[in-house]
Amino acid sequence: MTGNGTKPGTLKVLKVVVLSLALVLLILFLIATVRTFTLEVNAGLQLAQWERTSKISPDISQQQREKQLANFKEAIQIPTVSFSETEFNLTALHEFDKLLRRVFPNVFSSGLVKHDVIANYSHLLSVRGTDPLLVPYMLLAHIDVVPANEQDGWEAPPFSAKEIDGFIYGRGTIDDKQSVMGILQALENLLEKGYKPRRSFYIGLGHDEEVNGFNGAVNIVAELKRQGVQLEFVLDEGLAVLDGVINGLDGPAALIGISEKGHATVKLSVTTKPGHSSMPPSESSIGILAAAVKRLEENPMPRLFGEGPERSTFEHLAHKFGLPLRFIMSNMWLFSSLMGRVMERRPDTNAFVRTTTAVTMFHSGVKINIIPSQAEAYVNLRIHSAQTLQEVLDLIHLKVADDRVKIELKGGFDPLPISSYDEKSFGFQIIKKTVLDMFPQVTVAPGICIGNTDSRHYTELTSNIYRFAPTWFKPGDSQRFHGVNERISIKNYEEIVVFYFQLIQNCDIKSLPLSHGSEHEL
Ligand SMILES: CC/C=C\C/C=C\C/C=C\C/C=C\C/C=C\C/C=C\CCC(=O)O
Ligand SMILES: N[C@@H](Cc1ccccc1)C(=O)O
Ligand SMILES: [Zn+2]
Ligand SMILES: [Zn+2]
Repeated sequence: MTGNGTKPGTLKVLKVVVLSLALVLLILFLIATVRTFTLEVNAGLQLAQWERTSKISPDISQQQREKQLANFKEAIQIPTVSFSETEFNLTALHEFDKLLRRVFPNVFSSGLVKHDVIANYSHLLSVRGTDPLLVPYMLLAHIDVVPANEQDGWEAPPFSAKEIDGFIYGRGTIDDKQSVMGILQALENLLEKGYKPRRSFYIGLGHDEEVNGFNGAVNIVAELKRQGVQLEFVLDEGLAVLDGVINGLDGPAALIGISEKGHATVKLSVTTKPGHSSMPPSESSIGILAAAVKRLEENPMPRLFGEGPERSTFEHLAHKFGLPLRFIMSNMWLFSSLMGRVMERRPDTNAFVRTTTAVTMFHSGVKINIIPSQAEAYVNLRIHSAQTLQEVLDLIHLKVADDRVKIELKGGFDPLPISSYDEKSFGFQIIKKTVLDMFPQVTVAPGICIGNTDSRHYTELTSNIYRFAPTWFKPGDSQRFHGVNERISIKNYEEIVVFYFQLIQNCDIKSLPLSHGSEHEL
């Protein structure tokens, strides 16, 4: 056969291949289009069918509003910093305890509320309902905050709670004192108005969440287990109302965390012989370790977008996008890998695409003329729902691929189980209803929490763990988390109090509306 021209037979085959390819594409396109316009994933419960248990109005006087804000500011001004698993600001934690008792007198004196101090600085409140047959629920928040340094560029000192343009600035304003104070203020206001819950509930306030919760949350759970408590659901911090944060989405989205990423902290170290820097070996411990770290950064963990609950997020939000995005998001089966490629370009959206790899500490060297014998680095990974801790460790070994680099797992856990979010899911639907009653313009969807929370210690008490507070996030706000200029608007803080106030009352329904097939009393 000569090279000049294709044989007629080959041409025929080629034509058939091209034609059938086009046909397959057309069919795929048609299926995708039909799916786009038939998919009704966001159908919610009809709000009108709910038993109305929120009888007490959340309205308060101007004077009470001022008192409420003053309480919140005081909470921000106490630097309850967790520095490490062994280093806390104990003076501040003690102050905080005194603040709570002083500003929430009804909570701490009510005959309906039992108060236990756990591990010296954490709190467990048990609120007794009138109907012992209803399974109790639990609200969580944490008292501690991460350190903050004014020199990093804060517009107001991080523990000042200074008010600028309607915002309160300070460490803890969105992580997580808005919920600590919001929950207790809501209960305080309810008790003041004579509220008696039908369904019992618990409030758990940990003091060491930012350093794992091994003292607070772990011991609160141990105490509840000792009492034989099982919970209908748990609501902790995590996701938020995203407003203008998701590109192309029409209107704000309230993402309720139904799971959270797993975690691994890995120590890499290299040991070589020390010696005089005038006779260096060709590779130093620093060089070997730096190369290993670079290999980890250059070879990110696999793209898994669409293989975890983030898929549901977009399927729930799809109808709120314009075309062509609506088409793409309704057809994740076809487009998830394309979406993963787009989302991985920004750090905040990349977090939803894969297990992330962050090199957070690197230490080596003691003197300019000594060959360093030791180099060590810490890598902090957040594990995508479709992967396990073990799989991630295996991949780290493959990527480092150097026996001279010692790899040690310092701590970690698998991604958390996925909580239910269907129409029969009591906790999810209560949270959703409470959000929609307050913010009808919001679309509610399940989401994945990319940080870790105290709620992960609660898996033996319930399989329904949700991570959400109605904190409003606008573009750029995600950098305020553990960053500079953490802040919340005064209006938003007031909304958070109302959210818990209404949520507590909404939980008093015996069961979800019957038309949705949930006949059982929960
Ligand atoms: C699927 C959504 C697509 C795009 C979203 C883009 C950006 C997300 C922005 C904000 C996410 C919300 C919260 C901040 C992240 C982590 C906080 C979670 C737990 C906190 C635990 C802690 O440190 O105490
Ligand atoms: N909640 C913090 C601290 C933490 C890290 C890892 C595990 C547990 C807690 C975070 O997600 O960053
Ligand atoms: Zn937090
Ligand atoms: Zn935090």
